[in-house]
Amino acid sequence: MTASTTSLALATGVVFALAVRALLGRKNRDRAQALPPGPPGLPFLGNLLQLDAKEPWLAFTQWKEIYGDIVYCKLLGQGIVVLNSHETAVELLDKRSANYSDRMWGSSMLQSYQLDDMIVFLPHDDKWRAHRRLLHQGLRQDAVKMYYPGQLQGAVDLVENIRSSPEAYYTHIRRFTASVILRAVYDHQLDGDDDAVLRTLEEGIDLMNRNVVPVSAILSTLLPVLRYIPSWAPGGWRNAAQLRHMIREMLDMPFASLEQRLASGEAGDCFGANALERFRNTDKVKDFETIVKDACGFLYLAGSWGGNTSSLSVFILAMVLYPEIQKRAQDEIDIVVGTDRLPDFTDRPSLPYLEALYRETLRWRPVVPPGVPHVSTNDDIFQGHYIPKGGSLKSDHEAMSQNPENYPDPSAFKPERFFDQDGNLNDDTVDYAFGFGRRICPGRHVASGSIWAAMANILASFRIEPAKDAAGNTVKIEDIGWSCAATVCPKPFPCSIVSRK
Ligand code: HEM
Repeated sequence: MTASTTSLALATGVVFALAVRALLGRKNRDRAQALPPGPPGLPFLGNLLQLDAKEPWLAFTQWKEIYGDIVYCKLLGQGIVVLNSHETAVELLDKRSANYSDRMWGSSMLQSYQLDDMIVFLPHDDKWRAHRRLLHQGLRQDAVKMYYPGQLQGAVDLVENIRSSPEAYYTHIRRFTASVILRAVYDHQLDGDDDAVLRTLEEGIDLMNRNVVPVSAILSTLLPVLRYIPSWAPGGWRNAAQLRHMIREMLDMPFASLEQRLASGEAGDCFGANALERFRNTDKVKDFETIVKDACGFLYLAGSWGGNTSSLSVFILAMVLYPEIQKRAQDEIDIVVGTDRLPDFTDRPSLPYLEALYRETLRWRPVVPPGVPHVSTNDDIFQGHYIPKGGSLKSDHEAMSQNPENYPDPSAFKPERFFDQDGNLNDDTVDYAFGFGRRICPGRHVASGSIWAAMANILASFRIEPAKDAAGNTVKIEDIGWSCAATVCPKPFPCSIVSRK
């Protein structure tokens, strides 16, 4: 053996020994440090079999009873820290947000669908900061007044659509949500039922609802071949190329139309036009056109795919189940607004019971019950528990909203819980429904305006009652199913919506 091969062998040996030591060191440290308590799991699968793949948060919330406010479990090798109380989520995700604002979405499934550039999936990096800056400027509380006219017009159209076919209320709610967000982001006014942008959006969301859900994510991670099933074959809706094409169309079509209308001077005020204008002549944001296009695209997806439709469906369900609460809100509207016009945003501060009803709708059935996971950038210690780098933290909104210490009789729908002893609205605005820290939902003020406008206009115009069957008996709806995709939503259920006039 020559001197040089000996030193090479020695160097290789040292590197190998160091690598093994580092690996063992990390493993031993993980063991030695007290991870938060949690249920024992199986090798590789971890706690996967203890979860209902469609509604995993139900197990998270049950574990709170056994293990407390902070629970550790593992799914397919990924460590998950479940934050079961508002206080723990604030401590970690808000107060230590510098360490807990990453995401773990670099999954091959997202890449194959080209969804990984969407802000919700972006890591905590410069691109995410550029998106966030844009969204903050267009969606912060004092900027969202710009969207009021579109939200009110959408609510008036919603009332007209429900009046003409009340049984299709769910379709009308979806249409309302889509029309409001298309107008807010692209100044796109729907061209009747056949609007090409709307059609592409609805088809795309339908495909995404079937694909970008926990069950599909697990299946397509374990069996990537599923993404190549031809689109015409059974299960072909998982076809990656088809979904990619659809998503591209959803993003490109309304943006191209906005650019055309900007060029011809026809575009009105909207998020996209303002963002392009703001950044066009500055060097603040690199590659700003792509950033603006992607930011618009995700707003439009989040705004129509996300929580608004689900929250309004929860509201309709609550109104069927709690007629006396519906009546109280209607009495308030009748006294404050009168019966000659529909409510608008100037009435909002004078309608405290309706405000409480809005908050209770967010609380009673949170539409994003397990939150969106935040990922830790570095190891951390919290209340004596070791939280490893790369751990995924879930803020369990279901456990927070059903906590009987904060909300006595939590399963009941009671807007009254949001008033203090003097009859004033309390400070609990149920903000946790929109997440925490640097990742908190940037669309929450827009969402609040859209949901409030729809609720106020529906209550002013209709009585929402249980449906009757052919024999005139009340149809029971307690056992309705819930659809679980990007958000959790009651499956369309029968009810009777009749004009109050
Ligand atoms: C009731 C309606 C809505 C609910 C309950 C809701 C809830 C949420 C939640 C829980 C998150 C994750 C926050 C976190 O990581 O801690 C989120 C993220 C997000 N939401 Fe919403 N949302 C709603 C409506 C909207 C609307 C209308 C828009 C657009 C106008 C929107 C845009 C976004 C965006 C862009 C993100 C990603 C933020 C990031 O990762 O930095 N959301 N939302």
